[in-house]
Amino acid sequence: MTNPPVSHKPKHGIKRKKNLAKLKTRQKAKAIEKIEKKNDAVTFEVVFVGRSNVGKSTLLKNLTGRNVRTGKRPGVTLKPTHLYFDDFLITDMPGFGFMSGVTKEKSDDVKDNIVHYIEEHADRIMIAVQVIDGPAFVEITERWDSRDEIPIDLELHDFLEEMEIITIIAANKMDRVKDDEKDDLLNDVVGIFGYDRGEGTWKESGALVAPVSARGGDIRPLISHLKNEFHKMKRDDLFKHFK
Ligand SMILES: Nc1nc2c(ncn2[C@@H]2O[C@H](COP(=O)(O)OP(=O)(O)OP(=O)(O)O)[C@@H](O)[C@H]2O)c(=O)[nH]1
Repeated sequence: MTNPPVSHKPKHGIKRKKNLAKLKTRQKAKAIEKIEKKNDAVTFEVVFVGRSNVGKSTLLKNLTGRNVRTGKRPGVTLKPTHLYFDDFLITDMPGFGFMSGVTKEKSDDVKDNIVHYIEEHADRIMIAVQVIDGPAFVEITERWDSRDEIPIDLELHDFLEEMEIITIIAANKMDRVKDDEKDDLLNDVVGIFGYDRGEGTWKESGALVAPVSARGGDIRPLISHLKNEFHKMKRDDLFKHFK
C-alpha cells in the first residue's frame, strides 16, 4: 500500500499566519515604543474639550492645518486624539454629552475618561480650550437646569479651574448669530459660567472668551488668546505651530 501524497500547503499557510502575527506584534510594539518616546518628550500640553459636535476637530484643523478624526461618528471615539509637535502636544478630547444612538453609560464613560486624563496629566496641561456651540449653549444649559442637573460644561469648567488650568472658552459657530445679537449672547454665556461682569459686557468679566467660526475659518480671537498665554509662559516659540 502506498501512502497518500502529503500536502505541505496547509502547513505553509499556518506558518505564514504565525509569522504575520509575529510581525504584527513586533510592529505594534515598535509603534507603542514610538508613541511612548513622543509622549515622554512632552512638557507643554493644550487640551480641547467640549460637547460632541461643537466643532473641536474643525477648529483644530483650522488652527494647525492637521486633520483630526474627520468623518467619525459622534460619541464613538472614547479616547483622546493627539497632535505632537516636539515637546508641545495638542489633545482633542472625545466629545461628551448626550448623543442620539449613544447610551447614557457610554456618555458617562467619556466624561470619566476626560476627567481621569486631565488629572493624570495636570502637571503638563497648561491650557484648556473649552469649545461650546455659541448659539446653542444657552438653550442646552437651560434644559439641564430645568432637570435640576448641573450642565456638564459648567461642571467641567469648574473642574479645570480647580486643577488650576487656564481655560479659554471658544464660543464656536458664531456665524449663526446675527452681528447685533452677539454681545447679548456672550454676556449670557459668561453669566452662565459664573463670571461677574458687573455693569460691563462679557469683555470686562475676566473670562477668556474667544468668539469664533471654525467653519468660516475665523478663529483669530482664539489664536490671539493662545498667543497671549504662551507669551506669559515664555513659550513664544510655540506660535510657529499655528497656521
Ligand atoms: N455653522 C458652523 N458649523 C460648524 C462650525 N464649526 C464646525 N461646524 C460643523 O459642526 C459639525 C461638527 O464639527 P466637528 O468638528 O466634527 O465637531 P467635534 O466637536 O469635533 O465633534 P466630536 O468629535 O463629536 O466631539 C460639522 O458638521 C462641522 O462642519 C462653525 O463655525 N459654524
